[in-house]
This record gives sequence, C-alpha cells and structure tokens, in this order.
Amino acid sequence: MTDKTVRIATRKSALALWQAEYVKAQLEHFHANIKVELVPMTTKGDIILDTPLAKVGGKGLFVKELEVAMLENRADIAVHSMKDVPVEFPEGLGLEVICPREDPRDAFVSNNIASFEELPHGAVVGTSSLRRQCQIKALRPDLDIRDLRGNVNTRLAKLDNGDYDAIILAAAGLIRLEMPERIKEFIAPEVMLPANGQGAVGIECRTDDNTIKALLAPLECTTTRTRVLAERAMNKALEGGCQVPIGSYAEIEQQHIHLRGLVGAVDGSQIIKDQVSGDVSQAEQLGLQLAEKLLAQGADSILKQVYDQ
Ligand SMILES: NCc1[nH]cc(CCC(=O)O)c1CC(=O)O
Repeated sequence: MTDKTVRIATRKSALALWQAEYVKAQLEHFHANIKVELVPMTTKGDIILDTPLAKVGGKGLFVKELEVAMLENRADIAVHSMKDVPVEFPEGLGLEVICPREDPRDAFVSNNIASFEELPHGAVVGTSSLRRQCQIKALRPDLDIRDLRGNVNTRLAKLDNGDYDAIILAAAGLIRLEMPERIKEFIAPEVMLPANGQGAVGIECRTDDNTIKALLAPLECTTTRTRVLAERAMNKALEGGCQVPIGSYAEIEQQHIHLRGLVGAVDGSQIIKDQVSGDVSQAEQLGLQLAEKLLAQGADSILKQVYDQ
C-alpha cells in the first residue's frame, strides 16, 4: 500500500500524545509507504478537569469528540486508554485493535513515604477514582482521601506542591512518560484491583474502512485483547461506566484465564470481591459469570447507591 495517509484523532495530554505517537511509530514500522498525521483535539473530559468526574456523569467524556471526528471523516482512527473507553460504541465505529499492555497495576507515588503500608495515621492521599478510594478506605479508614484531578503532570505537580502525602496513579502512565522513578511501589492487585483495561491502548476506527483495518491488523495483541475482553464484559454486565467503584483484572497463563472482580461502597464500608477462571475461549462468558456472582452478593445495591447520588 502506498501513499495512504492515516489521520489519528488524539487528546492533547502528554499521555494521549505519547499513545498516539506510539501508534504512529508502529504503523510506520509495519508499513513503509504510509503517512501518519496526528489530529489533536480537546474533549469535554479535558475541559471539566476540575469537577469531580463522578459528579459530571455521562460515559465516554474523553472519547466522544474523537468519535465525531472519525464519523465526519476528519480522522481515520482514534487512540484511547482502554480504561476510558465506554463498553458500547456508536453506530459505524468499533474497537479494531488492542495493543500490548503496559503494567496494569496502580502505583504509589510519594516524595517522603516509601510504601502504602508505611503511610502514617491520618495521612493525606490524593485520588479522585472511586475504585481507588473505596479500596483505600476499606484497608485504612484513618487516611484522609482528597480529590486529585488533572493530567499526570498536573497531579504530580500537586503532590510536589505539598498538597498530599502521597497520590495513586496508574503505573502505565508514569512508565510511558518516562518517569518510572516516581513509582515508590507497584500496588499488588490483592491490595488494589486495577480498573478494567488499565495499561492497555485501544484503536477505534470506522467499521466499514477495510483499508485502515488492514493497516491496523499487525498492531493487535491477542493476549491483551482476551484479558481486556473479560474485564470489560464484567463491567458491562454491571452496567459500569469508567467512574464507578469497580475493579477487574484478568491474567492468562497458557490457555487459562483467571479473572478477579470487585465492587465497593464508596466509603469503603463494604467490598465485594470474587473470582472465576476458565479457558481463554470463554473470556466474555467468564466476565458475565463473575458479574453475576458479584450481583448475587449485593453488588447491585451498592451500585444503585452510587448511581442515585
Ligand atoms: N483516568 C485517566 C487515565 N486514563 C488512563 C490512565 C493511565 C494509563 C492507562 O491506564 O493506560 C489514566 C491516568 C491514571 O489513572 O493515573
């Protein structure tokens, strides 16, 4: 294929641009004669970065403008962090590729405390994620959890400014932005279950664009797709958007998939956890099964409280 131009719709945050540049480099690596352009744009999620997201509501705050650009043929593909991508896609668009996953764990970041366990009584911890908040509160009700919004660099600046004793971020973002030394501790999934899709980058395109689909095909990572499929199936069955106290994490060993899930009350007073395992061919069914197990243990009433707020 020669002289085809691929236009990538992307947000303008450092992490979004890194991910778009990564996809650009991959496309150029696999296809000698194509041109790849970035089309940076601002999403609603970027504009309202100062309001707690759970209160803003609505799904897909970080992806809608990118999707409209593809539907209006101003861009051909959009690169997303999988954890920000809603479970349903607009008519005419689909998730074509999931790239190899970066470390999916959450990271403990602090300038003077070595690990989550060493946080002193009453320490101030920054995170706006309901999933992180509920897990932290369940473990350490004494901690003072405060909202922390903004892009990765904004959040780090607020930590450095002394507003918090520690903050929790996705390890993947810090690794990609070449700040691995900021990570004091990778928090084990047993302590803090990650968000569905955390650390994975997905590529969306028009479902009828076969030229683009052929160009994207070599970027796919089957193992990551299977893991993320299981995690997203669980979220979908719980009707969870990206701003809910839900964690899900799949691991694969040989042909075996192990999926863990969690739903928590925002105040940490209740955490429902369970797990399922089976063959990789059953990824989505396992996600559904796990959601049903969680619902049977009371996840429905917890989530209802969250949505009613
Ligand atoms: N919600 C924002 C967001 N979306 C993706 C990442 C990190 C990278 C990833 O998960 O791929 C982050 C930042 C964070 O949670 O610290």
